[in-house]
Amino acid sequence: MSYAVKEMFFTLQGEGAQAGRASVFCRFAGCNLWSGREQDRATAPCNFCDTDFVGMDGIGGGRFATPEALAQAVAALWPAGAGGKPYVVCTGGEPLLQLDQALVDALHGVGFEIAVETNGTQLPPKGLDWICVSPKADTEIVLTQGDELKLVFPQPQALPERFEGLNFTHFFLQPMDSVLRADNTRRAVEYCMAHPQWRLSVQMHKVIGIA
Ligand SMILES: C[S@@+](CC[C@H](N)C(=O)[O-])C[C@H]1O[C@@H](n2cnc3c(N)ncnc32)[C@H](O)[C@@H]1O
Ligand SMILES: Nc1nc2[nH]cc(C(=O)O)c2c(=O)[nH]1
Ligand code: SF4
Ligand SMILES: [Mg+2]
Repeated sequence: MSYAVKEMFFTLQGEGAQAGRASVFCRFAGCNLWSGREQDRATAPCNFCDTDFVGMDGIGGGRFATPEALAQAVAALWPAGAGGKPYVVCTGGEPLLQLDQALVDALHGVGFEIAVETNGTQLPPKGLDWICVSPKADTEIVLTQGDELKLVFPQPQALPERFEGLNFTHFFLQPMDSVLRADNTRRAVEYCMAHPQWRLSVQMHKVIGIA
């Protein structure tokens, strides 16, 4: 199958337990929880999205006909001669609508560790190296284990207590970015201090002004 990619860029992971790590971001186009159109936002299952994932018109975006072609494009963004383990974060939109076993194998084939940022409503292919699930209120997650569970906070219909028993290594609250971000951050800090199983994930890239 071919792959529709909104944009691809090299930056630092800004969120969660891998924050600060050099990463190629591969943002797949499309999502199952929102069309991406503003007129649909209020009625979508996920209504606070901070990302444009519509189309293939971003930097490094396009349609890739084969897994090998996409893997080559990812690898080309990793700086030549840099040490460290090459790392790609597959995000979107919802990456698990497109990330299949052939692409996992092709990305491993060019030497990358593969991370995914997913809403948890789709099952993943085998062999992913880092799974971050970010559940959304009013959806049922089918992916109930992984490396980190990163809950955007607050979501009145998705309280942290609902997820605290799932099989993840790390549990993060990430303040919802909106006009209420400062207040959401204060509330997330309070929650983490009262419930130390949870740690705070500040969207570092927004604070320091990188992609
Ligand atoms: C744009 S989503 C793409 C991946 C996948 N669809 C998902 O929701 O996990 C990437 C990350 O940004 C988070 N996110 C989206 N909108 C946000 C907002 N307004 N404030 C804070 N985090 C947000 C998501 O929960 C997810 O962890
Ligand atoms: N720097 C940076 N870190 C991120 N972590 C998750 C992101 C995403 O949009 O999935 C993201 C992003 O868009 N930029
Ligand atoms: S599930 Fe992820 S990509 Fe889809 S609308 Fe929500 S935050 Fe955005
Ligand atoms: Mg983002």
